[in-house]
This record gives sequence, C-alpha cells and structure tokens, in this order.
Amino acid sequence: MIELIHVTKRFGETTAVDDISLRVERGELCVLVGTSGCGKSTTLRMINRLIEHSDGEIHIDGQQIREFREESLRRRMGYAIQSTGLFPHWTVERNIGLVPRLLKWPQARIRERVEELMAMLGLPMGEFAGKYPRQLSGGQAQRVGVARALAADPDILLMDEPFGALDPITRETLQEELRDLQSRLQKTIVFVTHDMDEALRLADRLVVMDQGRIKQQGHPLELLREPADDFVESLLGGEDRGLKEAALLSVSERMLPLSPRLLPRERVSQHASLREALSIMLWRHAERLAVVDDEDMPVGELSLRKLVGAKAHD
Ligand SMILES: Nc1ncnc2c1ncn2[C@@H]1O[C@H](COP(=O)(O)OP(=O)(O)OP(=O)(O)O)[C@@H](O)[C@H]1O
Repeated sequence: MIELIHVTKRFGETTAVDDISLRVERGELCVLVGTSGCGKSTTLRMINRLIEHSDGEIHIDGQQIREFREESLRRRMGYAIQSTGLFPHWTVERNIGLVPRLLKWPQARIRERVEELMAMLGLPMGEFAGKYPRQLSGGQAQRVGVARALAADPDILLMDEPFGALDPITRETLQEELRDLQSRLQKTIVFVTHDMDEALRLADRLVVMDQGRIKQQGHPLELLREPADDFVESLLGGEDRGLKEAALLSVSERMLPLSPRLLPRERVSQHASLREALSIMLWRHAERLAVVDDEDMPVGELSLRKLVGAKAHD
C-alpha cells in the first residue's frame, strides 16, 4: 500500500506538488491525469525517491520511505517510462536483467527470469534476446522497458506514460496485458498518462491533478457521473462523457432476456461495451441487437431504448 500524506515538492520558487494526499491499496491501479506540468511525474518520482519530497510523508506498507535503504526501496518498485531508458549498447537480455544483476541474483536465475518475462510480453527469446534497442520497433522497446520494470518481481510498479507514442492497436494490447498482469499478480500500480481513454480503461482509482493539487479522485465512473467542477468535467471529455461512460459498461448489464420475437440479425458479444453496441447500432441502422456468448450462441438481446433510456446509474 502506498500512502502520500500532505506531500509537497518545491523546486526553488516553483511548487510542483502542493499538499497532496493519496492512498493506493495493494493490488489497485491508480492513474494520474491532468494538464501538462501539473505535477504527475514529480509525484511518481517522489514515490521511488528519484526526487525527494519537501514536506509531508510518503509511506509504503506503513513505513516512511526515508527509512528504507534505497536498494530495498528500488527492489520493491519497478519503474517504466515513455522513452524506455534502455541502455543502447546493451542487448535486450542484458537490459531486462539489469535489476536482478544489481541484486546479485545467480546467473542461471537471471536468465530464467528474463526468459519468463520475454515470453509473457510476447517477445520470443530466440528472436529478441540478442537485439539492441535500436533494432526494435517503438512497441517492442516499450515491452522491453515494461519487462525490465517487472524483472525483480516488485510489488509496486510506477509507470510514466509507458505506452505513449504507440499505435492504438499495440497500445491496446499492452493495456490489456497490464490489466491481466495486475489481476494475476496483484501488483500495486501508479500510472501516468495524457490519454483519457487509456486512463478510464485502466484505472481502479483515477486522480485528476491541476497545478500541483489533486482536484478529485475516485473510481472513473464516479468522476464521469459527478465531476467536482468544470475543470474535471472538461478534462474528462465534457459532452463526450456519456460515450466514455458507455465504454466502461458492459452489454450484459443492459441485456434483456431473449424474447419470443424474431431474433435480430445483427449481433454483439456479451463482453462488448455499451459503446461498442451503440456503434454497431449506428453503423448497421439497427435498433435491436442479438447478444451472443463466446460460442456465438444468442443469450439475450439489447434494444436502443434500453441502452439509452435506462438511467445511467441504475
Ligand atoms: N527538476 C526540476 N527543477 C525545477 N522545476 C521542475 C523540475 N521538475 C519539474 N519541475 C516543474 O514542476 C512542475 C511539475 O512538473 P512535472 O514534470 O511533474 O509535471 P507533469 O504533470 O508530469 O507534466 P507533463 O504532463 O508535461 O509531463 C512543472 O512546472 C515543472 O516545470
């Protein structure tokens, strides 16, 4: 568990982070969003002490971070950044094994761990282990960066726009992998992004920052439905919030049982979001959709009326 209590960071005259309090539970994925320069990266870097905070307290599992030896703090925290920070003259294998090597793991264990991570992130060892960062695509390099952050199996992951500047398909794949990793391995993650769709898709807790302060925090649905002020509302997408909310709700939440009427021809998966369902309706000019399971068997139906008519919070 990570806890920031009235934390402030000043750089000379500039107050980059201004009296913020934040608690991230074990296994929770917390996303920081806000305008450029609002203090997101500074907040992240204070947690692993790349930057020392000026005031307040930061605790990891109840212990002040200043009481940890730096090595043990870094071992508990993986750190991934947009520019990846890979060493250009080191192979992929050596880059990923960096922290375990610093921790003096035996050679065989390091190799085993690197192999495991590369498989997990879809980078076949035979193809990628000996490559250098310049021989990788942006997406592959970011995967290596994420693998390196995970190498010593830290409980905490700090990620600063780790998927920035990727094409939407690679980005979505990595987001799903991160979600999957988090739920399988119960990692506590603090994630910074500029991309609101990414933030809404990933966050258990969404934290909106402005000029060094926290404006609002909570579950993405809470913030979408009740933004604290105009700033939060407009950052979350203004009029587009309805669609953003629909993207977080599943078809199965609004589906009706199969009726004796003729089954609609157009289909949608029960795992799809309401936003996807709405898009199919618009695209196909259909007011009703058959909802199907993984075997493509109809399990219910969804009507446009039910989709738009039902109150957002029931
Ligand atoms: N080392 C530093 N020295 C002086 N000022 C700094 C330093 N690092 C950050 N700042 C200032 O602190 C404020 C917050 O910066 P920070 O990088 O945390 O913002 P951010 O929200 O991550 O921005 P972005 O989204 O653009 O990456 C900015 O005004 C920045 O100029």
